[in-house]
Amino acid sequence: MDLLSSSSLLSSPITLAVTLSIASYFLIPILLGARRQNWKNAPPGPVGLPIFGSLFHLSQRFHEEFCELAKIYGPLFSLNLGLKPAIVVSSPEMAMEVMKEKEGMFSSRTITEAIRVISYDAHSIIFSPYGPRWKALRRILISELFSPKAFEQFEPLRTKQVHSLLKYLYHSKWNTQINIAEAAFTALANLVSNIVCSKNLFDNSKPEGRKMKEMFWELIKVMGTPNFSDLIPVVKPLDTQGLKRRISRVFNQLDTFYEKLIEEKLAERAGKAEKLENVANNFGKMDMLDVLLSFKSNDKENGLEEFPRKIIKGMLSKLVQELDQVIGNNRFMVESDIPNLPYLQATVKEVFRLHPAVPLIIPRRSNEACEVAGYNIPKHCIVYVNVWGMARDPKVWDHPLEFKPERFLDSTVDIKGQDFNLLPFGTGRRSCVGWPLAHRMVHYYLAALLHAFEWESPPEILNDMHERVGLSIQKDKSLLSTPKPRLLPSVYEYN
Ligand code: HEM
Repeated sequence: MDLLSSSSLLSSPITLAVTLSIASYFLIPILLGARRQNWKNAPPGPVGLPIFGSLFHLSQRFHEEFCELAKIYGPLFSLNLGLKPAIVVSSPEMAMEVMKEKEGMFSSRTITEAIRVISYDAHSIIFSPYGPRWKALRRILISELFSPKAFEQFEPLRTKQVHSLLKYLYHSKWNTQINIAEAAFTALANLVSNIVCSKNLFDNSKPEGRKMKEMFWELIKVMGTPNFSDLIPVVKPLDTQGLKRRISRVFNQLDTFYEKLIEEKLAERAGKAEKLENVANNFGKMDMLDVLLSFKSNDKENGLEEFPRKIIKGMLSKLVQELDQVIGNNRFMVESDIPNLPYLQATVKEVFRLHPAVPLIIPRRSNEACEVAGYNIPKHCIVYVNVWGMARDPKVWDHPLEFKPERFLDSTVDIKGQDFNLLPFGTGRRSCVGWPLAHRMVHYYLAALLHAFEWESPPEILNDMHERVGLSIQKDKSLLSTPKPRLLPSVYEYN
Protein backbone atom coordinates (compact mmCIF):
# COMPACT_ATOMS: atom_id res chain seq x y z
CA MET A 1 0.00 0.00 0.00
CA ASP A 2 1.50 3.36 -0.96
CA LEU A 3 1.65 6.42 1.16
CA LEU A 4 -1.32 8.21 -0.36
CA SER A 5 -3.65 5.27 -0.70
CA SER A 6 -3.23 4.64 3.01
CA SER A 7 -4.26 8.19 3.56
CA SER A 8 -7.41 7.97 5.60
CA LEU A 9 -4.93 9.58 7.96
CA LEU A 10 -3.86 12.21 5.48
CA SER A 11 -7.04 13.73 4.31
CA SER A 12 -6.40 17.45 3.87
CA PRO A 13 -3.80 19.66 2.19
CA ILE A 14 -2.70 20.98 5.58
CA THR A 15 -2.15 17.44 6.77
CA LEU A 16 -0.12 16.68 3.71
CA ALA A 17 2.00 19.82 4.10
CA VAL A 18 2.69 19.15 7.77
CA THR A 19 3.43 15.52 7.11
CA LEU A 20 5.79 16.31 4.26
CA SER A 21 7.68 18.90 6.29
CA ILE A 22 8.12 16.48 9.17
CA ALA A 23 8.99 13.75 6.68
CA SER A 24 11.62 15.93 4.98
CA TYR A 25 13.36 16.36 8.31
CA PHE A 26 13.91 12.64 8.28
CA LEU A 27 14.29 12.28 4.53
CA ILE A 28 18.02 11.78 4.51
CA PRO A 29 18.06 8.99 7.06
CA ILE A 30 15.09 7.34 5.34
CA LEU A 31 16.72 7.56 1.92
CA LEU A 32 19.79 6.07 3.45
CA GLY A 33 17.61 3.22 4.63
CA ALA A 34 17.88 4.04 8.31
CA ARG A 35 15.01 2.36 10.11
CA ARG A 36 14.17 2.15 13.71
CA GLN A 37 13.99 -1.07 15.66
CA ASN A 38 10.74 -1.32 17.54
CA TRP A 39 12.45 -1.60 20.92
CA LYS A 40 15.00 -3.78 22.67
CA ASN A 41 14.07 -7.47 22.68
CA ALA A 42 10.74 -6.62 21.05
CA PRO A 43 8.55 -9.39 19.64
CA PRO A 44 9.27 -9.77 15.91
CA GLY A 45 7.44 -7.35 13.67
CA PRO A 46 7.68 -4.83 10.86
CA VAL A 47 10.32 -2.23 11.58
CA GLY A 48 8.94 1.17 10.75
CA LEU A 49 10.14 4.59 9.76
CA PRO A 50 11.31 7.12 12.30
CA ILE A 51 8.39 9.04 13.78
CA PHE A 52 5.74 7.28 11.70
CA GLY A 53 6.58 3.70 12.56
CA SER A 54 4.37 1.40 10.51
CA LEU A 55 1.55 3.88 10.00
CA PHE A 56 1.90 4.00 6.24
CA HIS A 57 1.56 0.25 5.99
CA LEU A 58 -1.86 0.41 7.53
CA SER A 59 -5.21 1.71 6.37
CA GLN A 60 -8.21 1.95 8.61
CA ARG A 61 -8.83 -1.80 8.47
CA PHE A 62 -6.29 -2.69 11.12
CA HIS A 63 -7.79 -6.11 11.88
CA GLU A 64 -7.32 -7.27 8.26
CA GLU A 65 -3.77 -5.95 7.98
CA PHE A 66 -2.81 -7.35 11.38
CA CYS A 67 -4.09 -10.73 10.16
CA GLU A 68 -1.68 -10.57 7.18
CA LEU A 69 1.22 -9.41 9.38
CA ALA A 70 0.60 -12.30 11.81
CA LYS A 71 1.17 -14.72 8.89
CA ILE A 72 4.68 -13.24 8.54
CA TYR A 73 5.67 -12.44 12.12
CA GLY A 74 3.69 -14.94 14.17
CA PRO A 75 1.11 -14.91 16.93
CA LEU A 76 2.77 -12.11 18.90
CA PHE A 77 4.24 -9.28 16.90
CA SER A 78 5.25 -5.72 17.63
CA LEU A 79 5.14 -2.50 15.69
CA ASN A 80 5.32 1.21 16.26
CA LEU A 81 2.21 3.19 15.48
CA GLY A 82 3.60 6.66 15.12
CA LEU A 83 5.56 7.09 18.33
CA LYS A 84 3.50 4.55 20.25
CA PRO A 85 4.64 0.99 20.82
CA ALA A 86 2.04 -1.66 20.08
CA ILE A 87 1.75 -5.43 20.18
CA VAL A 88 -0.76 -7.65 18.37
CA VAL A 89 -1.91 -10.96 19.83
CA SER A 90 -3.23 -13.43 17.23
CA SER A 91 -3.42 -16.90 18.79
CA PRO A 92 -5.48 -18.41 21.62
CA GLU A 93 -2.26 -19.32 23.49
CA MET A 94 -0.93 -15.77 23.39
CA ALA A 95 -4.34 -14.37 24.29
CA MET A 96 -4.34 -16.64 27.34
CA GLU A 97 -0.91 -15.43 28.44
CA VAL A 98 -1.80 -11.75 28.03
CA MET A 99 -5.41 -11.73 29.17
CA LYS A 100 -5.36 -14.42 31.84
CA GLU A 101 -1.88 -15.29 33.13
CA LYS A 102 -0.69 -11.67 33.05
CA GLU A 103 -4.11 -10.09 33.40
CA GLY A 104 -2.94 -7.64 36.07
CA MET A 105 -0.46 -6.11 33.65
CA PHE A 106 -2.97 -5.61 30.83
CA SER A 107 -6.14 -4.54 32.57
CA SER A 108 -6.26 -0.89 31.49
CA ARG A 109 -7.33 0.55 28.17
CA THR A 110 -5.59 2.56 25.50
CA ILE A 111 -7.06 6.07 25.64
CA THR A 112 -7.25 8.07 22.43
CA GLU A 113 -8.03 11.75 22.15
CA ALA A 114 -11.58 10.99 20.99
CA ILE A 115 -12.11 8.63 23.91
CA ARG A 116 -10.78 11.20 26.36
CA VAL A 117 -13.31 13.77 25.13
CA ILE A 118 -16.32 11.53 24.90
CA SER A 119 -15.77 9.65 28.16
CA TYR A 120 -15.27 12.75 30.28
CA ASP A 121 -11.53 12.23 30.62
CA ALA A 122 -11.74 8.42 30.73
CA HIS A 123 -14.31 8.44 33.54
CA SER A 124 -16.65 5.92 31.86
CA ILE A 125 -16.47 2.26 32.88
CA ILE A 126 -15.21 1.14 29.46
CA PHE A 127 -12.18 3.42 29.47
CA SER A 128 -11.57 4.04 33.15
CA PRO A 129 -8.09 2.86 34.15
CA TYR A 130 -8.09 -0.30 36.26
CA GLY A 131 -8.51 0.93 39.83
CA PRO A 132 -11.06 1.82 42.51
CA ARG A 133 -13.30 3.98 40.31
CA TRP A 134 -13.55 1.26 37.62
CA LYS A 135 -14.22 -1.35 40.33
CA ALA A 136 -17.04 0.72 41.82
CA LEU A 137 -18.66 1.32 38.43
CA ARG A 138 -18.43 -2.31 37.42
CA ARG A 139 -19.87 -3.43 40.76
CA ILE A 140 -22.92 -1.16 40.34
CA LEU A 141 -23.58 -2.36 36.80
CA ILE A 142 -23.24 -6.02 37.68
CA SER A 143 -25.39 -5.83 40.79
CA GLU A 144 -28.10 -3.56 39.34
CA LEU A 145 -28.40 -4.77 35.76
CA PHE A 146 -26.64 -8.03 35.18
CA SER A 147 -27.02 -10.09 38.36
CA PRO A 148 -29.06 -13.25 37.65
CA LYS A 149 -31.92 -11.83 39.72
CA ALA A 150 -31.92 -8.43 38.02
CA PHE A 151 -31.70 -10.17 34.68
CA GLU A 152 -34.82 -12.26 35.37
CA GLN A 153 -36.71 -9.20 36.63
CA PHE A 154 -36.21 -7.47 33.26
CA GLU A 155 -37.50 -10.44 31.23
CA PRO A 156 -41.03 -8.98 30.71
CA LEU A 157 -39.51 -5.74 29.43
CA ARG A 158 -37.35 -7.63 26.90
CA THR A 159 -40.33 -9.76 25.76
CA LYS A 160 -42.44 -6.62 25.36
CA GLN A 161 -39.77 -4.97 23.21
CA VAL A 162 -39.37 -8.00 20.92
CA HIS A 163 -43.09 -8.68 20.55
CA SER A 164 -43.76 -4.96 19.85
CA LEU A 165 -41.20 -5.14 17.04
CA LEU A 166 -42.89 -8.25 15.55
CA LYS A 167 -46.33 -6.60 15.69
CA TYR A 168 -44.98 -3.38 14.24
CA LEU A 169 -43.48 -5.34 11.32
CA TYR A 170 -46.79 -7.15 10.76
CA HIS A 171 -48.92 -4.04 10.77
CA SER A 172 -46.84 -1.39 9.10
CA LYS A 173 -44.08 -2.92 7.08
CA TRP A 174 -45.62 -6.00 5.46
CA ASN A 175 -44.28 -6.31 1.90
CA THR A 176 -41.96 -3.33 2.44
CA GLN A 177 -38.20 -3.68 2.73
CA ILE A 178 -36.93 -3.01 6.20
CA ASN A 179 -33.40 -2.48 7.43
CA ILE A 180 -32.99 -5.36 9.87
CA ALA A 181 -29.85 -4.10 11.61
CA GLU A 182 -31.49 -0.74 12.12
CA ALA A 183 -34.69 -2.25 13.54
CA ALA A 184 -32.75 -4.53 15.90
CA PHE A 185 -30.41 -1.71 16.95
CA THR A 186 -33.37 0.55 17.73
CA ALA A 187 -35.14 -2.11 19.76
CA LEU A 188 -32.00 -3.01 21.76
CA ALA A 189 -31.02 0.62 22.28
CA ASN A 190 -34.52 1.39 23.54
CA LEU A 191 -34.39 -1.61 25.84
CA VAL A 192 -31.15 -0.36 27.38
CA SER A 193 -32.41 3.24 27.56
CA ASN A 194 -35.55 2.05 29.36
CA ILE A 195 -33.40 0.34 31.96
CA VAL A 196 -31.16 3.37 32.26
CA CYS A 197 -33.71 6.20 32.29
CA SER A 198 -37.21 4.76 31.71
CA LYS A 199 -37.45 6.29 28.20
CA ASN A 200 -37.36 5.19 24.56
CA LEU A 201 -34.47 7.50 23.66
CA PHE A 202 -34.10 6.04 20.16
CA ASP A 203 -37.71 6.46 19.07
CA ASN A 204 -37.72 6.65 15.24
CA SER A 205 -41.00 8.49 15.13
CA LYS A 206 -39.55 11.52 16.97
CA PRO A 207 -36.90 13.96 15.72
CA GLU A 208 -34.96 13.66 19.03
CA GLY A 209 -34.94 9.88 18.67
CA ARG A 210 -33.55 10.09 15.14
CA LYS A 211 -30.99 12.67 16.27
CA MET A 212 -29.88 10.38 19.09
CA LYS A 213 -29.24 7.56 16.60
CA GLU A 214 -27.28 9.87 14.32
CA MET A 215 -25.08 10.92 17.25
CA PHE A 216 -24.33 7.33 18.19
CA TRP A 217 -23.40 6.31 14.62
CA GLU A 218 -21.11 9.32 14.36
CA LEU A 219 -19.54 8.35 17.67
CA ILE A 220 -18.89 4.79 16.55
CA LYS A 221 -17.34 6.09 13.31
CA VAL A 222 -15.06 8.69 14.85
CA MET A 223 -13.93 6.47 17.71
CA GLY A 224 -12.99 3.73 15.27
CA THR A 225 -10.89 6.00 13.04
CA PRO A 226 -7.13 5.92 13.79
CA ASN A 227 -6.09 9.44 14.68
CA PHE A 228 -2.68 10.83 13.71
CA SER A 229 -2.76 13.03 16.81
CA ASP A 230 -2.82 10.04 19.14
CA LEU A 231 0.15 8.42 17.49
CA ILE A 232 2.32 11.48 16.81
CA PRO A 233 1.42 13.89 19.59
CA VAL A 234 3.38 16.80 18.04
CA VAL A 235 0.69 17.24 15.34
CA LYS A 236 -2.11 17.15 17.91
CA PRO A 237 -2.89 20.90 17.94
CA LEU A 238 -3.50 20.80 14.16
CA ASP A 239 -6.30 18.24 14.35
CA THR A 240 -5.26 17.23 10.83
CA GLN A 241 -8.15 14.82 10.19
CA GLY A 242 -10.76 17.03 11.85
CA LEU A 243 -11.59 14.19 14.26
CA LYS A 244 -11.32 16.32 17.37
CA ARG A 245 -13.75 18.81 15.85
CA ARG A 246 -16.19 16.03 15.01
CA ILE A 247 -15.96 14.34 18.40
CA SER A 248 -16.30 17.68 20.21
CA ARG A 249 -19.45 18.45 18.27
CA VAL A 250 -21.06 15.12 19.20
CA PHE A 251 -19.81 15.44 22.75
CA ASN A 252 -21.41 18.89 23.15
CA GLN A 253 -24.71 17.63 21.79
CA LEU A 254 -24.68 14.58 24.03
CA ASP A 255 -23.58 16.58 27.04
CA THR A 256 -26.49 19.02 26.65
CA PHE A 257 -28.80 16.06 26.29
CA TYR A 258 -27.45 14.30 29.41
CA GLU A 259 -27.70 17.54 31.42
CA LYS A 260 -31.37 17.87 30.51
CA LEU A 261 -32.02 14.23 31.35
CA ILE A 262 -30.38 14.60 34.77
CA GLU A 263 -32.20 17.86 35.51
CA GLU A 264 -35.54 16.24 34.67
CA LYS A 265 -34.72 13.25 36.82
CA LEU A 266 -33.65 15.39 39.76
CA ALA A 267 -36.89 17.38 39.53
CA GLU A 268 -38.91 14.16 39.39
CA ARG A 269 -37.04 12.71 42.37
CA ALA A 270 -37.53 15.86 44.41
CA GLY A 271 -41.29 15.35 44.12
CA LYS A 272 -41.19 11.74 45.36
CA ALA A 273 -41.45 10.79 49.02
CA GLU A 274 -40.46 7.13 48.51
CA LYS A 275 -36.72 6.42 48.50
CA LEU A 276 -35.94 3.25 46.48
CA GLU A 277 -32.60 1.54 46.21
CA ASN A 278 -32.69 -1.22 43.65
CA VAL A 279 -33.65 -1.02 39.96
CA ALA A 280 -34.63 -4.60 39.27
CA ASN A 281 -37.07 -4.93 42.16
CA ASN A 282 -38.55 -1.51 41.46
CA PHE A 283 -38.64 -1.40 37.71
CA GLY A 284 -41.08 1.25 36.55
CA LYS A 285 -40.50 3.15 39.79
CA MET A 286 -36.74 3.38 39.56
CA ASP A 287 -34.07 3.20 36.88
CA MET A 288 -30.29 3.14 36.52
CA LEU A 289 -30.09 6.92 36.58
CA ASP A 290 -31.79 6.84 39.98
CA VAL A 291 -29.18 4.40 41.22
CA LEU A 292 -26.31 6.55 39.96
CA LEU A 293 -27.83 9.69 41.43
CA SER A 294 -28.29 7.90 44.75
CA PHE A 295 -24.80 6.39 44.74
CA LYS A 296 -22.64 7.56 47.56
CA SER A 297 -19.18 6.23 48.08
CA ASN A 298 -16.93 6.56 51.06
CA ASP A 299 -13.91 5.68 49.02
CA LYS A 300 -12.11 8.93 48.23
CA GLU A 301 -10.14 7.35 45.43
CA ASN A 302 -13.28 6.78 43.40
CA GLY A 303 -12.48 9.54 41.76
CA LEU A 304 -15.66 -13.21 5.59
CA GLU A 305 -15.29 -13.08 2.83
CA GLU A 306 -18.06 -14.37 0.45
CA PHE A 307 -20.99 -15.85 2.23
CA PRO A 308 -22.93 -17.55 -0.57
CA ARG A 309 -26.68 -17.25 -0.64
CA LYS A 310 -27.21 -21.01 -0.68
CA ILE A 311 -25.27 -21.45 2.55
CA ILE A 312 -27.40 -18.84 4.22
CA LYS A 313 -30.56 -20.45 2.89
CA GLY A 314 -29.48 -23.93 3.98
CA MET A 315 -28.60 -22.69 7.41
CA LEU A 316 -31.78 -20.64 7.73
CA SER A 317 -34.01 -23.52 6.73
CA LYS A 318 -32.47 -25.71 9.47
CA LEU A 319 -32.92 -22.92 11.94
CA VAL A 320 -36.52 -22.29 10.91
CA GLN A 321 -37.25 -26.03 11.01
CA GLU A 322 -36.00 -26.14 14.57
CA LEU A 323 -38.07 -23.08 15.50
CA ASP A 324 -41.23 -24.59 14.00
CA GLN A 325 -40.69 -27.89 15.79
CA VAL A 326 -40.04 -26.34 19.17
CA ILE A 327 -42.40 -23.34 19.09
CA GLY A 328 -45.07 -24.11 16.47
CA ASN A 329 -47.09 -21.46 14.63
CA ASN A 330 -49.60 -20.32 17.18
CA ARG A 331 -47.48 -18.12 19.41
CA PHE A 332 -44.49 -15.79 19.33
CA MET A 333 -41.17 -17.04 20.58
CA VAL A 334 -40.25 -16.28 24.20
CA GLU A 335 -36.85 -16.25 25.87
CA SER A 336 -37.45 -19.51 27.72
CA ASP A 337 -37.47 -21.29 24.31
CA ILE A 338 -33.76 -20.54 23.82
CA PRO A 339 -32.37 -23.51 25.83
CA ASN A 340 -34.47 -25.85 23.64
CA LEU A 341 -32.97 -24.51 20.41
CA PRO A 342 -29.46 -26.02 20.05
CA TYR A 343 -29.09 -25.14 16.36
CA LEU A 344 -29.92 -21.52 17.14
CA GLN A 345 -27.25 -21.47 19.85
CA ALA A 346 -24.69 -22.99 17.49
CA THR A 347 -25.59 -20.45 14.79
CA VAL A 348 -25.13 -17.52 17.14
CA LYS A 349 -21.72 -18.84 18.23
CA GLU A 350 -20.72 -19.15 14.58
CA VAL A 351 -21.81 -15.55 13.95
CA PHE A 352 -19.77 -14.37 16.94
CA ARG A 353 -16.78 -16.42 15.73
CA LEU A 354 -16.67 -15.30 12.11
CA HIS A 355 -18.07 -11.81 12.48
CA PRO A 356 -17.03 -10.54 15.90
CA ALA A 357 -18.59 -7.11 16.37
CA VAL A 358 -15.45 -5.78 18.07
CA PRO A 359 -12.66 -7.32 15.93
CA LEU A 360 -9.71 -6.17 18.06
CA ILE A 361 -11.52 -6.24 21.39
CA ILE A 362 -11.30 -2.77 22.88
CA PRO A 363 -7.55 -2.17 22.91
CA ARG A 364 -5.88 -2.77 26.27
CA ARG A 365 -2.68 -1.13 27.51
CA SER A 366 0.26 -2.43 29.57
CA ASN A 367 0.32 -0.87 33.03
CA GLU A 368 4.05 -1.54 33.46
CA ALA A 369 7.00 -2.81 31.47
CA CYS A 370 6.76 -6.61 31.49
CA GLU A 371 7.56 -9.77 29.54
CA VAL A 372 5.33 -11.85 27.24
CA ALA A 373 6.62 -15.09 25.68
CA GLY A 374 10.15 -14.01 26.65
CA TYR A 375 9.92 -10.64 24.85
CA ASN A 376 9.98 -7.20 26.42
CA ILE A 377 6.77 -5.22 26.41
CA PRO A 378 7.23 -1.54 27.32
CA LYS A 379 5.05 0.41 29.72
CA HIS A 380 1.91 1.90 28.12
CA CYS A 381 2.17 -0.35 25.09
CA ILE A 382 -1.07 -0.58 23.02
CA VAL A 383 -2.35 -4.17 23.08
CA TYR A 384 -4.56 -5.46 20.28
CA VAL A 385 -6.10 -8.94 20.49
CA ASN A 386 -7.16 -9.88 16.95
CA VAL A 387 -10.21 -12.08 17.50
CA TRP A 388 -11.22 -11.45 13.86
CA GLY A 389 -7.85 -12.83 12.74
CA MET A 390 -8.04 -15.90 15.02
CA ALA A 391 -11.41 -16.81 13.48
CA ARG A 392 -9.71 -16.96 10.07
CA ASP A 393 -6.67 -18.98 11.14
CA PRO A 394 -6.62 -22.65 9.96
CA LYS A 395 -4.39 -23.47 12.95
CA VAL A 396 -7.24 -22.43 15.22
CA TRP A 397 -10.34 -23.56 13.28
CA ASP A 398 -10.92 -26.25 10.61
CA HIS A 399 -12.09 -24.65 7.37
CA PRO A 400 -12.15 -21.30 9.13
CA LEU A 401 -13.84 -19.31 6.36
CA GLU A 402 -16.83 -21.63 6.14
CA PHE A 403 -19.89 -20.54 8.03
CA LYS A 404 -20.71 -23.83 9.74
CA PRO A 405 -22.84 -23.75 12.90
CA GLU A 406 -22.49 -27.56 13.07
CA ARG A 407 -18.94 -27.13 14.41
CA PHE A 408 -20.48 -26.07 17.70
CA LEU A 409 -23.19 -28.73 17.99
CA ASP A 410 -21.11 -31.31 19.85
CA SER A 411 -18.64 -28.89 21.33
CA THR A 412 -18.29 -27.36 24.75
CA VAL A 413 -16.66 -24.19 23.38
CA ASP A 414 -18.51 -21.16 24.61
CA ILE A 415 -18.30 -17.37 24.39
CA LYS A 416 -18.03 -16.74 28.13
CA GLY A 417 -14.31 -15.99 28.13
CA GLN A 418 -12.93 -19.42 29.13
CA ASP A 419 -12.18 -20.52 25.57
CA PHE A 420 -9.44 -18.35 24.13
CA ASN A 421 -10.26 -19.26 20.52
CA LEU A 422 -13.68 -17.58 20.87
CA LEU A 423 -13.59 -14.24 22.64
CA PRO A 424 -16.26 -11.96 21.12
CA PHE A 425 -16.89 -10.39 24.53
CA GLY A 426 -13.26 -10.44 25.70
CA THR A 427 -12.27 -12.18 28.92
CA GLY A 428 -11.30 -11.58 32.52
CA ARG A 429 -11.92 -8.57 34.66
CA ARG A 430 -12.30 -6.17 31.71
CA SER A 431 -14.60 -8.48 29.76
CA CYS A 432 -17.90 -7.12 28.45
CA VAL A 433 -20.14 -6.37 31.35
CA GLY A 434 -23.23 -6.35 29.11
CA TRP A 435 -22.64 -9.80 27.64
CA PRO A 436 -25.56 -11.54 29.36
CA LEU A 437 -27.98 -9.02 27.86
CA ALA A 438 -26.30 -8.85 24.45
CA HIS A 439 -25.98 -12.64 24.25
CA ARG A 440 -29.60 -13.25 25.20
CA MET A 441 -30.94 -10.54 22.90
CA VAL A 442 -28.99 -11.69 19.85
CA HIS A 443 -30.53 -15.18 20.24
CA TYR A 444 -33.93 -13.70 20.91
CA TYR A 445 -34.08 -11.18 18.04
CA LEU A 446 -32.62 -13.58 15.49
CA ALA A 447 -34.97 -16.42 16.37
CA ALA A 448 -38.08 -14.26 16.89
CA LEU A 449 -37.64 -12.51 13.52
CA LEU A 450 -37.00 -15.78 11.65
CA HIS A 451 -39.84 -17.59 13.35
CA ALA A 452 -42.47 -14.87 12.83
CA PHE A 453 -41.54 -13.89 9.25
CA GLU A 454 -40.11 -15.25 6.01
CA TRP A 455 -37.51 -12.77 4.78
CA GLU A 456 -36.58 -11.91 1.22
CA SER A 457 -33.51 -9.85 0.35
CA PRO A 458 -32.09 -8.81 -3.01
CA PRO A 459 -29.13 -11.15 -3.77
CA GLU A 460 -26.76 -8.23 -4.36
CA ILE A 461 -27.28 -7.10 -0.77
CA LEU A 462 -27.20 -10.60 0.68
CA ASN A 463 -24.01 -11.67 -1.08
CA ASP A 464 -22.06 -8.51 -0.42
CA MET A 465 -20.26 -9.15 2.86
CA HIS A 466 -18.04 -6.07 2.85
CA GLU A 467 -17.63 -4.61 6.28
CA ARG A 468 -17.84 -1.03 7.47
CA VAL A 469 -15.20 -0.32 10.07
CA GLY A 470 -15.62 1.76 13.21
CA LEU A 471 -15.26 0.98 16.89
CA SER A 472 -17.37 -2.03 15.94
CA ILE A 473 -17.74 -3.56 12.47
CA GLN A 474 -21.00 -3.76 10.59
CA LYS A 475 -22.18 -5.08 7.26
CA ASP A 476 -21.42 -2.25 4.84
CA LYS A 477 -24.57 -2.71 2.76
CA SER A 478 -27.34 -2.88 5.34
CA LEU A 479 -29.50 -5.97 5.13
CA LEU A 480 -32.74 -4.73 3.57
CA SER A 481 -35.36 -7.47 3.69
CA THR A 482 -39.06 -7.87 3.09
CA PRO A 483 -40.97 -9.72 5.82
CA LYS A 484 -43.87 -12.08 5.07
CA PRO A 485 -45.77 -13.34 8.10
CA ARG A 486 -45.56 -17.10 8.66
CA LEU A 487 -47.60 -17.57 11.86
CA LEU A 488 -51.38 -17.66 12.39
CA PRO A 489 -52.82 -14.11 11.96
CA SER A 490 -54.29 -14.21 15.47
CA VAL A 491 -50.74 -14.34 16.91
CA TYR A 492 -49.90 -10.91 15.50
CA GLU A 493 -53.32 -9.46 16.29
CA TYR A 494 -53.81 -10.51 19.88
CA ASN A 495 -50.42 -11.24 21.42
C1 HEM B 1 -23.12 -8.12 20.68
C2 HEM B 1 -22.94 -7.10 21.53
C3 HEM B 1 -21.65 -6.78 22.26
C4 HEM B 1 -20.36 -7.18 22.00
C5 HEM B 1 -19.84 -8.09 20.86
C6 HEM B 1 -19.51 -6.57 23.02
C7 HEM B 1 -18.12 -6.75 23.09
C8 HEM B 1 -17.31 -6.17 24.05
C9 HEM B 1 -15.87 -6.35 24.12
C10 HEM B 1 -15.02 -7.20 23.15
C11 HEM B 1 -15.42 -5.65 25.20
C12 HEM B 1 -13.96 -5.56 25.68
C13 HEM B 1 -13.64 -6.81 26.48
C14 HEM B 1 -12.22 -6.96 26.96
O1 HEM B 1 -11.44 -6.00 26.97
O2 HEM B 1 -11.86 -8.09 27.36
C15 HEM B 1 -16.58 -5.02 25.82
C16 HEM B 1 -16.54 -4.22 26.95
C17 HEM B 1 -17.65 -3.66 27.52
N1 HEM B 1 -18.97 -3.81 27.12
FE1 HEM B 1 -19.63 -4.88 25.55
N2 HEM B 1 -20.29 -5.85 23.89
C18 HEM B 1 -21.60 -5.96 23.47
C19 HEM B 1 -22.74 -5.39 24.07
C20 HEM B 1 -22.71 -4.68 25.24
C21 HEM B 1 -23.90 -4.18 25.93
C22 HEM B 1 -25.37 -4.43 25.49
C23 HEM B 1 -23.44 -3.49 27.02
C24 HEM B 1 -24.20 -2.78 28.09
C25 HEM B 1 -25.49 -2.67 28.18
C26 HEM B 1 -21.98 -3.56 27.01
C27 HEM B 1 -21.15 -2.97 27.94
C28 HEM B 1 -19.77 -3.08 27.96
C29 HEM B 1 -18.93 -2.42 28.97
C30 HEM B 1 -19.41 -1.52 30.08
C31 HEM B 1 -17.60 -2.79 28.69
C32 HEM B 1 -16.34 -2.36 29.44
C33 HEM B 1 -16.06 -3.29 30.61
C34 HEM B 1 -14.81 -2.86 31.36
O3 HEM B 1 -13.92 -2.23 30.80
O4 HEM B 1 -14.75 -3.21 32.55
N3 HEM B 1 -21.57 -4.30 25.92
N4 HEM B 1 -17.73 -5.35 25.10
